[in-house]
Amino acid sequence: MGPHPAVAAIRLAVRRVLHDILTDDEPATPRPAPRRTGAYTGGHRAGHEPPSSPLVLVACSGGADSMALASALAFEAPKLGIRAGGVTVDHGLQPGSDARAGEVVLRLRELGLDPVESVAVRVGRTGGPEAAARDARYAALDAAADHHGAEAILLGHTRDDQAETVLLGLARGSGIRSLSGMAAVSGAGGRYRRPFLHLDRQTARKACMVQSLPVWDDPHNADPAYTRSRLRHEGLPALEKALGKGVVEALARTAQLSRDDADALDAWAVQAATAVRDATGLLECAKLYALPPAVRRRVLRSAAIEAGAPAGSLFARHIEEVDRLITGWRGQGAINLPGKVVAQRQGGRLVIRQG
Ligand SMILES: Nc1ncnc2c1ncn2[C@@H]1O[C@H](COP(=O)(O)OP(=O)(O)OP(=O)(O)O)[C@@H](O)[C@H]1O
Repeated sequence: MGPHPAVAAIRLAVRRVLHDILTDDEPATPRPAPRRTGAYTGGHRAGHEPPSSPLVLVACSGGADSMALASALAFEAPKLGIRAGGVTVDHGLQPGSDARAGEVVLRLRELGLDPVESVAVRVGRTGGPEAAARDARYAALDAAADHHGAEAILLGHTRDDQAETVLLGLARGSGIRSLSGMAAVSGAGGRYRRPFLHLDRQTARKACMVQSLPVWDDPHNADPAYTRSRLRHEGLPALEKALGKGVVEALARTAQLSRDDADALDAWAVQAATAVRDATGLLECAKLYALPPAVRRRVLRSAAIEAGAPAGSLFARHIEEVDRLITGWRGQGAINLPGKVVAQRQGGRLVIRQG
């Protein structure tokens, strides 16, 4: 008898991604032999694979999604000659979080992963609490991947997470880049992979259940103080009640369509950014005016970032103001942007530079 359908589904999802990783031309990071220093905490399979075989890490919180992911990685990786390891990040935000991280390490080792590491991080205060924890987590995962020379890091985001991301973007009035949610491949050199982006959360949970994998339910996920938690427990169920089942799937489809559109517009904007410059490299207002607004806004945004405006602080309202120098010109003064960048119209040219 074959595995339970939920287990078969998670394994297939991981197998596909591992196959992609193996057939990628460029490795995300060089492949040194595994080191046994510092935070490295090797398990019982040490030395099982030749040191030069590629290593793939799973980022595991101990929750159902990433535990299911870890189990599928442990099952599929050896068949492809890949070493499978794991990292759990201790955000230090709850009492006893270090003990929980220790437990996750044990569970990952029991699955046969090696190396397995727990990394404690200090969560900063920039942005909201969720954003600060995320920044600290990704920095720690990047460092762990560099330390171990890992080819890729697998994340357990599901189709439900994707639907939530799209809804959050819609509610903020974001553009299609934001509505395109999370990419299946992201990060420097494409090191982050999300094999479960097309699977629902229930499948991951079921796979853990039938494999008797203990999972940890993060109390933050049920805490109504967090926007995402309210969306998960109140917003999406209400939408499904009003619009019928299939909302999550439809939102995930919106994400994919938006991603394709956003990619096409970005590519158009890259070409346009060259075409609208004069011989000295300044932006020509008449040529900018002739561009479709979606392309023009992208050109202006890239020009502001090139001039030194931090991408994370550059919002739609900033770009709209700069855009009005082109489409609603009535002699306005200079526009101040984040990062001390100034946008100013000088004759028929738009000058964006650090002031
Ligand atoms: N503390 C952590 N340590 C390592 N990886 C993490 C941690 N928290 C989240 N991740 C990674 O990010 C993914 C998304 O996490 P998030 O908390 O947003 O979603 P989730 O649906 O609650 O996932 P999970 O059920 O795995 O906790 C996880 O599946 C995991 O791969």
